[in-house]
Amino acid sequence: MPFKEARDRVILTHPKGASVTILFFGATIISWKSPDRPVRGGIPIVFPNFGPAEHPDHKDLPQHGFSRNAPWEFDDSLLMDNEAGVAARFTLEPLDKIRAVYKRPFQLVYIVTLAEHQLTTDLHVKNTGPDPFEFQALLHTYIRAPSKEVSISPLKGKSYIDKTEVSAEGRATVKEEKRDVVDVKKPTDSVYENAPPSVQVKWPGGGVEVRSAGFPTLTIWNPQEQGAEVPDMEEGGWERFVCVEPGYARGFKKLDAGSTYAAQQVLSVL
Ligand SMILES: O=P(O)(O)OC[C@H]1O[C@H](O)[C@H](O)[C@@H](O)[C@@H]1O
Repeated sequence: MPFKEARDRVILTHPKGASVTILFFGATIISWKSPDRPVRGGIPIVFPNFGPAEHPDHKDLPQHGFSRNAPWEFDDSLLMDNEAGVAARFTLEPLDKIRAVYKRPFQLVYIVTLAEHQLTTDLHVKNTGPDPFEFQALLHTYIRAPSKEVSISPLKGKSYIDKTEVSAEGRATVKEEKRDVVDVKKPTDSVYENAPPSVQVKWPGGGVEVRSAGFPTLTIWNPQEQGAEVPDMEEGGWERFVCVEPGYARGFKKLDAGSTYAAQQVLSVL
């Protein structure tokens, strides 16, 4: 079926993987995806490696792994559908394309729960194989906000690594956050450890609380003018977002055979 119709929209799918979502309201196109390119925005899911591959299991994988570029399964039913929330479940298992580059048997489950002013995303990683394996995982949350005016807190006193440092030694050096309020006025790519369970992201006229559980790190990213070097970023795109990314992004999480790792992000409007 090249199209899927919902109450308010239709999604056209090209046999090679591209898709477009068109609302009936104004026949407005709200999403267009060409094949195999991750979406620059929203909440891409990063698994099993964050950044370039460092673990031998990940040596054939691209930056941020394969989960953001893979087609996930949706079983056409809702887990929850009432005033409290509407929840849908998506799964990803090793497809042939994944198995060709990654040997570990796994199942990812992603549950998206929409409440009136809150969006909850639960990520479960199950080791379905006979041996333990190690991975990283992260929710790469883009928040639409004026990046020169955003402030994020509380991160004071937290250790972090600064990936904007030019030397490998600089990037490996653990720094301590001295600021009451963190901003991204200059190019920022910081991975905080022992992330607080909640941070507030504020800008004039708006704000979002990012709560997380089970994710020990929090990455804050905005490249500012260096965004011009990011091939799929629109001109000036860096002025309109900040990424606040709960994850397991330093070291690796070891998962025993048959075990499941569960972590959650909750976004609330302030
Ligand atoms: O360009 P992407 O692969 O989507 O990565 C975008 C960014 O993701 C994370 O925030 C990393 O910390 C950054 O180093 C990286 O540049």
